[in-house]
Amino acid sequence: MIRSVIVAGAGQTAAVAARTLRRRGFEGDVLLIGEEHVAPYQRPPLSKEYLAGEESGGDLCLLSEEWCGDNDVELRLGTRVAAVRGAERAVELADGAVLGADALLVATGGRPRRLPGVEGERVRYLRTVADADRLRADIRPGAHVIVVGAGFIGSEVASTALAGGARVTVVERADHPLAHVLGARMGAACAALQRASGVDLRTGETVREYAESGGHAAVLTGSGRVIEGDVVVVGVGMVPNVEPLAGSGIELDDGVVVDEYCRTSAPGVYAAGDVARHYHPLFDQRIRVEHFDHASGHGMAAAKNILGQRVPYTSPHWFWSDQFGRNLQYAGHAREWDEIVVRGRVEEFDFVAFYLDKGVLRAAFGMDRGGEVAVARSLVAARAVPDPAVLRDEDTDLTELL
Ligand SMILES: Cc1cc2nc3c(=O)[nH]c(=O)nc-3n(C[C@H](O)[C@H](O)[C@H](O)COP(=O)(O)OP(=O)(O)OC[C@H]3O[C@@H](n4cnc5c(N)ncnc54)[C@H](O)[C@@H]3O)c2cc1C
Repeated sequence: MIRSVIVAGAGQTAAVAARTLRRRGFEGDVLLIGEEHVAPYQRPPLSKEYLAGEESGGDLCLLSEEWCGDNDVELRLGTRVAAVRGAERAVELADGAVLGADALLVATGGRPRRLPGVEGERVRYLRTVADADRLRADIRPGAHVIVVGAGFIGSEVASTALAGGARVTVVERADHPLAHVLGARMGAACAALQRASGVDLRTGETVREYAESGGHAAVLTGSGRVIEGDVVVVGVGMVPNVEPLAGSGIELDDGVVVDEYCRTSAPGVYAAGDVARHYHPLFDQRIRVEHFDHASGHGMAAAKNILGQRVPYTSPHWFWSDQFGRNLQYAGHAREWDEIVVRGRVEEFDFVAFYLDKGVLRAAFGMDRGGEVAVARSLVAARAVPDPAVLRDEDTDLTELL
């Protein structure tokens, strides 16, 4: 019988887990321990509306202190979990205090990967609301913003900076933005979108050296070009926050390894969200994803499993990104495929691309095609083998394939 739950981390996964525990009638103790000084909040607007100054901090809130008070959830902010003691089902705080519970949930998310040698007053990373506040002050008409990394966050920052009147140069090591997720063909479509929107996108370029002088930043690229700007935003990926589990004996592999029930290798210890590498029955592999919808679904699944409901987490995965006036959406998970079938017009940034592997639909990526991506998500979940001609034909209704 579970009478107490401690959650390490107080981000989105933790917030959804706490809500689920209470909504499912759990009456025991719930304690969320978060390193940040802010109650759980949404991060997606940090590179979009919030960065643009269109939303306030209050708009971001996911779990208010008031809700926690009303629902008897203890929120301990500004507190770091130094160690997770798996065998004891306990956490050790930075001040040495040890707190035990019947179940632990590790929901510590991640932090931006640092770029060695790129350090200084003009360098920005983006993960927290404090990071966004700092970066917001740099985005102004006439400023030159250099973005290193054309992943989702780098691309969104580029888009917001451009809309804010800044000049934007993006330096990307790969030949195309987002190629590691979308592949070369769709990555090229994203490159075209960036360039058509006014970004000076330099692909196949690395950062060889970084320097600052007189309040300016200068990047020396691998090909020998010097790019001078006012600020450098580094968006080169995320590192999962697994350090508190070092030495715990809990299995780690670029994240905390969990099964489809969010269970780690230590009984009573669960992990979910950005930090967790979860076994996914649909894709028959362990994957770690860093997306809003997953953080919510996985946090919910962890809470249900803590309460003893055996619910496998089988979401086919879905995420969105808003950039350059377009809504990008992706459903499923594909790192290998043998065919991409396109419906719509790539050159007009109005299409959906279906990733097929041996005929099975594994993923779909679209620009301004949210409805079709939603249908594709259901098809991925059903391991559908759709007729490519039907996928391609704009006159067909994709829901007929369901
Ligand atoms: C700028 C930005 C834009 C994004 N945009 C999108 C988007 O458009 N679409 C989308 O699908 N997803 C987006 N995401 C991803 C999404 O926000 C994340 O997937 C989600 O926040 C993950 O939630 P989480 O709770 O697992 O981790 P986090 O949100 O990282 O929360 C973890 C919390 O744990 C705390 N913590 C870490 N270590 C400790 C410790 N030892 N002790 C105590 N506390 C600790 C951290 O400080 C943090 O507050 C975006 C993310 C960022 C940063």
